[in-house]
Amino acid sequence: MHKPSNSADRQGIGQDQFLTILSREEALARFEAALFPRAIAAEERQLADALGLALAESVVAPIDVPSFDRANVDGFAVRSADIAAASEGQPVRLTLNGETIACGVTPELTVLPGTATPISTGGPLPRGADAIVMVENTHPSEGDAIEVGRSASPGQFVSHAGSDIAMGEIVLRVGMVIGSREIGMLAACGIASIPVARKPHVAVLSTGDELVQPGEALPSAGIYDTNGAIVTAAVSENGGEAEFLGSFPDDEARLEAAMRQALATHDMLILSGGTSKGAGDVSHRIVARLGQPGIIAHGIALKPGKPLCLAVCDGKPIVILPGFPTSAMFTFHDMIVPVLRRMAGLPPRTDAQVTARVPLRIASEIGRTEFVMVSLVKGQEGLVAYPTGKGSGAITSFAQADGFIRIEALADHMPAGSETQVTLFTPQVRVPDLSIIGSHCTGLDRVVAPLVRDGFSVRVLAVGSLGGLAAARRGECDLAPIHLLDEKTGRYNEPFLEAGLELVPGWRRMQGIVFRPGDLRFEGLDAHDAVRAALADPDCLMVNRNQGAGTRILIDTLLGSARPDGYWNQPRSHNAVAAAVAQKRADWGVTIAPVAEASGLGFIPLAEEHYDFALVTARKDRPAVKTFLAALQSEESRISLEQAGFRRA
Ligand SMILES: Nc1nc2c(c(=O)[nH]1)N[C@H]1C(S)=C(S)[C@@H](COP(=O)(O)OP(=O)(O)OC[C@H]3O[C@@H](n4cnc5c(N)ncnc54)[C@H](O)[C@@H]3O)O[C@H]1N2
Ligand code: MOO
Repeated sequence: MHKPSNSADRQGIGQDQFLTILSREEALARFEAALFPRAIAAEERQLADALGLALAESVVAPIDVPSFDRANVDGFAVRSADIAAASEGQPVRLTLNGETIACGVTPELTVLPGTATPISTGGPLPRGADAIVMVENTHPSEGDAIEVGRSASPGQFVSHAGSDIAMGEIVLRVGMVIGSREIGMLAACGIASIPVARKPHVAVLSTGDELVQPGEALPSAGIYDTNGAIVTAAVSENGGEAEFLGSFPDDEARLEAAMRQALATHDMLILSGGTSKGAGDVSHRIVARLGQPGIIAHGIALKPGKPLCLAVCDGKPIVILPGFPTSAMFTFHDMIVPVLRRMAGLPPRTDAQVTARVPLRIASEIGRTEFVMVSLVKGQEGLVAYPTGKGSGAITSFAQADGFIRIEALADHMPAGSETQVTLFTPQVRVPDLSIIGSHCTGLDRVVAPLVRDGFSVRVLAVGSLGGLAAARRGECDLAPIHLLDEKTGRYNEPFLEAGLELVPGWRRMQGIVFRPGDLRFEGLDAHDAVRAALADPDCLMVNRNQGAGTRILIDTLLGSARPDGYWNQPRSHNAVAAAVAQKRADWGVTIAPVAEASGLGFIPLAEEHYDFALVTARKDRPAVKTFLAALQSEESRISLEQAGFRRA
């Protein structure tokens, strides 16, 4: 959200961005062409300080490892030809030479035919010997000799010089990331320090008048700066050294000063916000002045991420990510990470892919390649990819997703049931032990907590009661939490069950009228009088609920044929109703008691809502399901639910 700087801007006049919308591929190609090839800045690091960095040059082995022929067992160095005919029945007698070769001891005597030299594991093979016999296959014999009861092939129990690493061989290739195993190879070669790519120094700035840093109090209309923290961490995850410079209001002079200073001391600048059509969006105008060639792409046929701005100023990349957190993170992941890793000398990231089916039709905008964040659950015939569905403005769309699917620019939707590739955010699929898909309730978190503590992975997808029932019908979840009121019978949930599903009672949530404490139109009245008082006052504004919500049926019953002001404001959640009343965008509405209490609102009880579970019968014997059902019945859950304002059924 950006302040218009004058009235002409307020009309959107003078917007000069998005003149040419490039395809994602074209934008990335132009950005990379303007940045690469470039020499990777390298520095010499001691092994211990090189962990996680990329090798700037390939390393050639300066020595053979081992550097001598080495015994692999405790025993005797022999000439294999001497004992070719040896057996337990007809042992061969060998005289012992007058030295014992321990680790680190250089042999002095030659093993002549008919002799053997005692040697320890790790000792250098003496001249003349070509094999080792284990001490277990020998017997001491009179007069400093042994009897060998078994033959040996040449080279038996010997590691020859250079057999591990040969001198001149490339031990590690340029671009490899130094981990403990690589450090082991280098140490074996006696290498103490290596040339590594210097981490690119990346400055991260957030822009927007509304931004507040975590830890500070949130003013009304304020937003916590999400992008600053997540981009800073993601830069570090991808080989950069990030410095977060804070959030800046949309003040062109201040922002320009900060950007110029950051550019002088960093290799890359990443901003977020203020890159779309907002008239007060200033950062791209500043970028255009910071160096050559300047803006490479502003406006990309990509969703999320259309307003992404890519620039190169005198060799340094400057990126303005969209303000919406999921747009910011997705474009960072998709378009900036490849460039950052290349600057850090790292190889391209390899993202794992799996095949999954989409359970519902996913609409898409023609003309933009659309990436849809998805969560994976296990269905009857393999993986099912559920769109996380909260849109680009939500952090959870990206942060709680397992990966994403791609819908091509020319398609306006992906049909339900399509098989598609899911690019994962993690190296492997994390299929949950327990899948709960349906309506979400904070009470659910309390019942699930002990399962998670016991090591079960639990996935809860909030898709509403009807979405949950559909998922249960398709066998995509174990349980669907629902709170559906059947208008005809006045009964909750049970009338909605189909074959293959059974009802597990959950808990009750008291619904009631909420108002701001001290509002005398409601204070001290019962529900019907309160509604009468609200309807009598033309200035009294209500907040409704969406069609299909059980609470909506309750509200319609209360209102009868009345349609007071605010009736068409129909948010989809209990929390949104409470927020509207608490923030004076409405004066009354209907929500559940725990939510009213958390928002500090007055509450007039009306009726209990039943929050139960549709259990997929075919899945009821799974260990995680059994554990959940036991947890639901436990005393721990009863107490925890009560503390949160719910009454177990
Ligand atoms: N008329 C049009 N409006 C919009 C368009 C468009 O093409 N025409 N594009 C939309 C798209 S797509 C996106 S994505 C957003 C991004 O816009 P901006 O990059 O200019 O971002 P802002 O307007 O500054 O902020 C959008 C939104 O994100 C919040 N935000 C910003 N920075 C942060 C941050 N660091 N942490 C958390 N949240 C942040 C900000 O408060 C806004 O709510 O524009 C659409 N509009
Ligand atoms: O591109 Mo915006 O990022 O669609 O949400």
